[in-house]
Amino acid sequence: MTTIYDPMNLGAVTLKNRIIMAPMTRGRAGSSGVPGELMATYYAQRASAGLLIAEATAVSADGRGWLNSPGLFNDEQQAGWSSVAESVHQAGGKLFVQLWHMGATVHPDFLDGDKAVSSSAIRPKGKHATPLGEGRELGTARPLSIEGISIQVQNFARAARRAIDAGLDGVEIHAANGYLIDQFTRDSCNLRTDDYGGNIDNRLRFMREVVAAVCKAIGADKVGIRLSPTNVSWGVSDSQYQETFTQAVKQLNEFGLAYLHLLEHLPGTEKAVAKLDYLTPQLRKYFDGPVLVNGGYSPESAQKALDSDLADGVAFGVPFIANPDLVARFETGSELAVPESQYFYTPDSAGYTDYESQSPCRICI
Ligand SMILES: Cc1cc2nc3c(=O)[nH]c(=O)nc-3n(C[C@H](O)[C@H](O)[C@H](O)COP(=O)(O)O)c2cc1C
Repeated sequence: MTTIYDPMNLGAVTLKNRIIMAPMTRGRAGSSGVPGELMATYYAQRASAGLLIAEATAVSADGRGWLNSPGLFNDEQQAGWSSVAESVHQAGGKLFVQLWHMGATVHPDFLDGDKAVSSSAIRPKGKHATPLGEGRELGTARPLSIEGISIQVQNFARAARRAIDAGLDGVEIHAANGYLIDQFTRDSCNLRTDDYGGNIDNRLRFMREVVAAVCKAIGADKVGIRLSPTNVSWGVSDSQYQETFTQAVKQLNEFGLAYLHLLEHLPGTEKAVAKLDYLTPQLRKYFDGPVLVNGGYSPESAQKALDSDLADGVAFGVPFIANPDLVARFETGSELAVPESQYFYTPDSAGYTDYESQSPCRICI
């Protein structure tokens, strides 16, 4: 029987266990988006995970709309990521970085007052902290031109190249949670009438082009992708979500990706999606490669996911924040520390690198 503590292969990388750290934006990269020593320490502290998927990282300046979030579109940012990769590798870990463009959820304050870009002229539900203040209402985006789409596709590919040049093990394409790729995928926000909108195949075109360009840049065996078929972040939804995401997964098979990462809360654990069908079992069935699942898992439910062949590995988000030694705590059945959410996005070490490790991890030495 395979356990969550057993090694696994994800494309080009071999993981020492199947406990993966989910990508989590923490806002410690300063106004320039350059990862520094603090981030290197944070990720190295958690290197006993089979794989660390570092937080959403902007592929271009116009895709970065989260205060102090990292980027990977200039040399300084690449150098910063290089020191993070070095620290993680020295600590025996493996590191992917999640690549995003926030699309319509970038507040104009980040763009000198310009409109954000998206699939269409949409206005996401929600507010953002910006350099000009807290809780600023988002504006209406402008649709990308055909040329603009192709520039964004290349931005993903270039950022992926930078990640590998910086010494990371791979990248995860962020196609989830209502950001730019998802703004093309779902029909509540893609109102286009050209080849990038309308039917499901057209709405998936942007995702396919990004995946193809990133795979060409660094090799499909270093590329994962994250989807959140039933997540309603920023008010996105899809009237055909079962079919849309089934098609998405089938189309992704063409690329031979390292993994598919599904963020979908276990039934009953998340109110917002309670009325939607739980798609993970079906999507797992259609995807030819390794599947990672995430959303409210415990070590027990994670083991059950492997036993029932729902997944090959399980990602944990919040539990990793206050438990840098999460793998060891799971293994020994130790109590988990509870994170303080007021520090999720604050700029310094408090609630970030100051959580204690109780014991060394037996299986990761
Ligand atoms: C502080 C915080 C930041 C997050 N940032 C990201 C992110 O950058 N990219 C992403 O895809 N999901 C992000 N998420 C979602 C997590 O990756 C994960 O899906 C979620 O926490 C559910 O998993 P869990 O129940 O194990 O915590 C974030 C969640 C939290 C709590």
